[in-house]
Amino acid sequence: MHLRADHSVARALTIAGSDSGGGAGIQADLKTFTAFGVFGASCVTAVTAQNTRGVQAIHDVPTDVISRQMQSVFEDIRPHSIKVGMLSNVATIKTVARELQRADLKNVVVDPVMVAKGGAPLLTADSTDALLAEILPLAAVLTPNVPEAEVLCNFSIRTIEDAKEAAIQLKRRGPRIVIIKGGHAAWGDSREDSARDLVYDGRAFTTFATRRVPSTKTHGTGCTFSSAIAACLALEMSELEAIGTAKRYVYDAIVAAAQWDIGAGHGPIDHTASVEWRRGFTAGKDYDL
Ligand SMILES: Nc1ncnc2c1ncn2[C@@H]1O[C@H](COP(=O)(O)OP(=O)(O)OP(=O)(O)O)[C@@H](O)[C@H]1O
Ligand SMILES: Cc1ncc(CO)c(N)n1
Repeated sequence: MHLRADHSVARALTIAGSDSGGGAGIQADLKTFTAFGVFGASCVTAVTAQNTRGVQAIHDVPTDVISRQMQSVFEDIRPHSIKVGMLSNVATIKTVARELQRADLKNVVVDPVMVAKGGAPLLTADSTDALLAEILPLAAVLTPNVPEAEVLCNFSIRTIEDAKEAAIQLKRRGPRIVIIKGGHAAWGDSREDSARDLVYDGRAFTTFATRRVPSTKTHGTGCTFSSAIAACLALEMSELEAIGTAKRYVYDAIVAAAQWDIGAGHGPIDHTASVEWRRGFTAGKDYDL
């Protein structure tokens, strides 16, 4: 366990869907919190029957049960940071937004989850406006991948300039920091074999970049990245330090997963892997480890 400056135990909450396969969603988030020595609490928004091959079923948790989970955690555990993942539909978005507003927490990391790696939808198509209006204003850090940023901004992103424009538009919706993740994209003006994330804080752009690991074992990278940022915020890191540390943790977990074989499809990353996460990546440098 890791302590904060006031000697309290760092505590984080994940509000997300359950992945029965264990690689993404709530399961990835709690494993990540534990890897950082942060105590993890959870609010399950949906139960998915899922494995490395795809999503076989989804059951949305009733909104009154979502509210109650959040209230129970806020009343007693009092998290220092929150990660928000799969929100399923408009009713869930409104419920989570209402409870977040009441809790009034500063360190909310929002991963606007829309589609699983195999292509299964995890959010209804009519939810975009509710996400923009109700959730983005509450975010400290927003972490869309390129396809998610395209849906939120309603234009296509092909170059780093497009991504900058998307970040500017999303920043106007309220988050303190917007990260457009490059896991899916080969930015027009950068190396095709890099995984380059664009970060915008309203004043300047920077990037965090590593080599792109040639691996199919990347199920849960997005969930892990956002929950690692939340863990680092609970540990009182600055936002940029938290992002660089999370990037390093995900990178190490992807590399380590080459050693194992779990499932026949997009395998999970290895959450136990990183020994170096306390020395995070620095903005503006390219890492080729
Ligand atoms: N093959 C890879 N090699 C190195 N880094 C990667 C790779 N794939 C993704 N990343 C990094 O992992 C982090 C998560 O990004 P990614 O784009 O995979 O999220 P995502 O698409 O939301 O994931 P998910 O499909 O799990 O929802 C980012 O920092 C990204 O750059
Ligand atoms: C429950 C859940 N949340 C998020 C993702 C995105 O990877 C997933 N596959 N499953």
